[in-house]
Amino acid sequence: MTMRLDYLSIFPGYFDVLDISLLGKAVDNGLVEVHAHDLRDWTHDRHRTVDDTPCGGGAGMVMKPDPWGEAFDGIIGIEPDPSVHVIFPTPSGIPFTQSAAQELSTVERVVFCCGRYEGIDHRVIDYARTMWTVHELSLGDYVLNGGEVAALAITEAVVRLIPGFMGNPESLAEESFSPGQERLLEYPLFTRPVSWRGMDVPEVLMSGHHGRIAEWRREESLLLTRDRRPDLTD
Ligand SMILES: NC(=S)c1ccno1
Repeated sequence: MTMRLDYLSIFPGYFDVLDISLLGKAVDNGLVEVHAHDLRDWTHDRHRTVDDTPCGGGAGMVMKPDPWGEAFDGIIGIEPDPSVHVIFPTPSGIPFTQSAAQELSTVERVVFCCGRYEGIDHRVIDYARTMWTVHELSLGDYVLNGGEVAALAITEAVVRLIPGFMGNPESLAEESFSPGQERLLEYPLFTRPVSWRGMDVPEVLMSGHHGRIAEWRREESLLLTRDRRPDLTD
């Protein structure tokens, strides 16, 4: 399966980075197909206007619905198709999690809608919900200048889970939040040299005793999770 990824933004250049490193390799080996689009290509005035003042007053500008609707028509189509997943990165979205990334890694088409200014006219999201499967997702309780950086983060979290993407899929099994990890944070990692600036790799990790190593790692994960993310242990 090839996953098609579309990005709608007034700064499509943000997505040039997807040609680099592992994501670039995924494109080269046909796992993903990436298309970045300039929302202004669906405007018709000299200034290629995409925003206007908010109805009801308030600071800032709101993205007009018209360019989004015409871009949807051109990029996705005018027929409803729930197999198309449309993602709006937004601070007011539901928290994006590893399980959401896992679910999205199995779909064939994802369209990212990257808002700017104060946000997108809500009718755009309401319209999209009548046509496709919509996800309003938040990376965390903070505000970015737009959805592009969040779209890149979500892309990386999703694409790396596509079968065939990672050279060694086993490396996915023990990461933080991996399925079967009981929502535990990953244990501390070490490699050579065994001694570095007066600090040594924990002896148990050099013992070759797999049972003890597994026990140490689980205990470290439990301690780390309890200390940093008690919410995960509820
Ligand atoms: N926190 C997220 S996802 C966001 C998107 C735009 N601004 O913040």
